[in-house]
Amino acid sequence: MSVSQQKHFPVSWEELHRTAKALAWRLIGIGEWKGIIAITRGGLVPAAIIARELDIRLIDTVCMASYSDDHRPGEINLLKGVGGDGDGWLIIDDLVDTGRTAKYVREMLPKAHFATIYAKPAGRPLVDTFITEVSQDTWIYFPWDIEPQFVQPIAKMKRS
Ligand SMILES: O=P(O)(O)OC[C@H]1O[C@H](OP(=O)(O)OP(=O)(O)O)[C@H](O)[C@@H]1O
Ligand SMILES: Nc1nc2[nH]cnc2c(=O)[nH]1
Ligand SMILES: [Mg+2]
Repeated sequence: MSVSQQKHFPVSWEELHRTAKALAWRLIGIGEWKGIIAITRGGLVPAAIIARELDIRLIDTVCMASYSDDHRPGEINLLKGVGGDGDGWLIIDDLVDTGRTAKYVREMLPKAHFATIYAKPAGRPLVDTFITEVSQDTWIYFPWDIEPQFVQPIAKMKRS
């Protein structure tokens, strides 16, 4: 799907904070964690919020990249992994889309609990816990991807 065909879902810092806290509430009811594994880069800010809420100070990273700037998934590029099978660890990412990243990480760390803030339908079966579902044709813009800018009034946009 091209960028222009996608719906846009911009997320503010406040909304991200609120939804990450909702995820923390869900996770605290599930169990105790040895620590958090954040999937870079998108999982870093959600992991920081959840670590604060769950009083977790041990945080590791799996560093990977797959999407290009035009929103197309490319080769999964693993820059740094972690040892072990993930037993007792909580994996945090910002979202699952196709589920490819989650599948890759789950194969590396099969015993970890995988949680995201957002999930699209294709990735949903690969997440243990998430908060908000968005449609597959939606692109989520995180606060670090965007900044406020002027937009034309609706009436003016309709005329042009
Ligand atoms: O379910 P998938 O189709 O695999 O997509 C989800 C992944 O895509 C994004 O990461 P990306 O690789 O773009 O890098 P980033 O975290 O640095 O933004 C997002 O943060 C997830 O990790
Ligand atoms: N920011 C962002 N990254 C993604 N990676 C895969 N899907 C998405 C998305 O909807 N938004
Ligand atoms: Mg990512």
